[in-house]
Amino acid sequence: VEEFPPSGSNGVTLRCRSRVKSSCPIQSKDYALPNSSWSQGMMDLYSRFLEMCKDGTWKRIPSYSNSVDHIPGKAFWESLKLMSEKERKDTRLFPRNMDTEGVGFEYAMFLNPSEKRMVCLFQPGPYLEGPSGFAHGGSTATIIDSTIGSCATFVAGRVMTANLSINYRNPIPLGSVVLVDSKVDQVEGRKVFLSCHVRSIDGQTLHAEATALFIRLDSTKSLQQQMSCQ
Ligand SMILES: CCCCCCCCCCCCCCCC(=O)SCCNC(=O)CCNC(=O)[C@H](O)C(C)(C)COP(=O)(O)OP(=O)(O)OC[C@H]1O[C@@H](n2cnc3c(N)ncnc32)[C@H](O)[C@@H]1OP(=O)(O)O
Repeated sequence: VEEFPPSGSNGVTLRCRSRVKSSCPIQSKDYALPNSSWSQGMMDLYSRFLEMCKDGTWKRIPSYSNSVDHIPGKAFWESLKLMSEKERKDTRLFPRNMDTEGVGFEYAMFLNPSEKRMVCLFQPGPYLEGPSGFAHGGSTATIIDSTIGSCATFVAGRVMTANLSINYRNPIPLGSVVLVDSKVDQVEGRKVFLSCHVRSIDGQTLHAEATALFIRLDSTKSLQQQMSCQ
């Protein structure tokens, strides 16, 4: 699959495979790029992680409106064939289901392959309110599930959440920026055990901590396996 222009250059990545007789390239907008709703704190943290990508320690993870758009290469086209055009158009990845910037989940993920660690910079918007002025516990669970799920996807390919246990320690103010920091603790056959904590960007406030169990669904090579074959 050729991606051009290089993803992240202008926020839109064309996924097109010349050898596939499919009708036309599918435009996938990369939602994990800065936009005008990002606070200075979000921009500073994003720039800090982009800097750490320069030596390859970290990799910025693009974020599209459909799960299937995240699957690289051949598996992408296989999955696509299973989805009708209507399905593709009608479904949205839950945290990417709002088109107005800044009102819902504003986030960007970075992967540290050697540490099997995925972090997510998260700025909850006003439409995620639970207690007045603070993020709904379900929105925190969503961003934790997505971050941990993407981490598990890296080591085990297609996964499903079997168990997610969260302790909520301090509420997250809407509009603030937090760092969701997740890692793989153990892999036992199809079972992937992970943990995660959510902290304020100055590290002083622990907002939540979680453990999770994800189950690998099939033998598709995980991204980690694909990267190690390169
Ligand atoms: C670089 C990378 C970028 C990637 C960028 C990707 C971005 C693209 C978005 C991705 C991020 C989205 C992340 C959202 C992830 C969801 O939200 S998934 C949706 C929520 N989860 C579900 O709906 C799952 C529903 N449950 C199920 O489907 C099935 O129960 C499961 C989990 C698939 C397991 O069923 P199964 O395959 O039949 O396996 P089963 O034999 O039951 O269990 C296997 C083993 O796990 C154990 N187990 C199963 N469940 C449990 C449990 N709850 N507690 C303890 N043990 C359990 C069993 O005991 C068994 O253990 P052993 O006997 O083998 O020792």
